[in-house]
Amino acid sequence: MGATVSQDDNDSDCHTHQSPINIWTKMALYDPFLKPLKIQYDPTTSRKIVNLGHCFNVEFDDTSDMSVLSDGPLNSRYRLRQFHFHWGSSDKDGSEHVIDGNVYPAELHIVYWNSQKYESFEEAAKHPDGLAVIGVLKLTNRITLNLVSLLIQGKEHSFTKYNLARLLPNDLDYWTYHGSLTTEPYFECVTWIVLQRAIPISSAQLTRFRGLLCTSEYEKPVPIMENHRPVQLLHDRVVRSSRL
Ligand SMILES: NS(=O)(=O)c1cccc(F)c1
Ligand SMILES: [Zn+2]
Repeated sequence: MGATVSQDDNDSDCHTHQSPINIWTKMALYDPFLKPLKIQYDPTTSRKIVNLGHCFNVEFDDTSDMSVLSDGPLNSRYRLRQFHFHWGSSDKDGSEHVIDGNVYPAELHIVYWNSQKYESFEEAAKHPDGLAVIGVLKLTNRITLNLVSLLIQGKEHSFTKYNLARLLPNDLDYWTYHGSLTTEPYFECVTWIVLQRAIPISSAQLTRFRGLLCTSEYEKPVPIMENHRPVQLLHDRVVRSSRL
């Protein structure tokens, strides 16, 4: 006897905190108790830039709390792990978060994990307060100049002494909500912190992104034309804003 799926079963669907989302800024709730983000960064923690096939990561040494994110909407100290980008097949799309229906050409994700409560990134990703990801739209030339050496999947390249501050705007006001990873396995473990200041990105830089290949050197070259997930339903969530 097959189980009948009732409306309740749908309501109890456990995937109701998915990301990305469309942020309707007029619906965001100003929360005066939200603190400013505290971003501490040591440029000696950057290690390498690697083509993962669906995107490229700049990876950091996360064996100690040298580059950390705290305060903001967070109740713990989160350790910097990696940052990566999402982009589209044209300059008309590419970002994952959408602001009042507006899509941006690319989105940077700076990924941190809760090193105060958990022993590792992998462990933290199994918990709702495990990760914090800063979403921001900006790019500096040094990254794109390095992409030529990452052409094929699996390629990696030393990338040291990178100053993360170059990726961030001065204005760190943000929207925050609870969501998920935007790629497999979509764990609902992310406190999203989407910066309200979007920084322009050049078409030439985006073209270099699309020049990355998701194939290995012995396969027919296939470029990573796009890697952004569609927006997901908000369900019962409220987006809070750090600014009135
Ligand atoms: N795109 S994202 O949600 O920032 C993400 C996906 C997978 C792993 C990870 F550490 C971060
Ligand atoms: Zn991402």
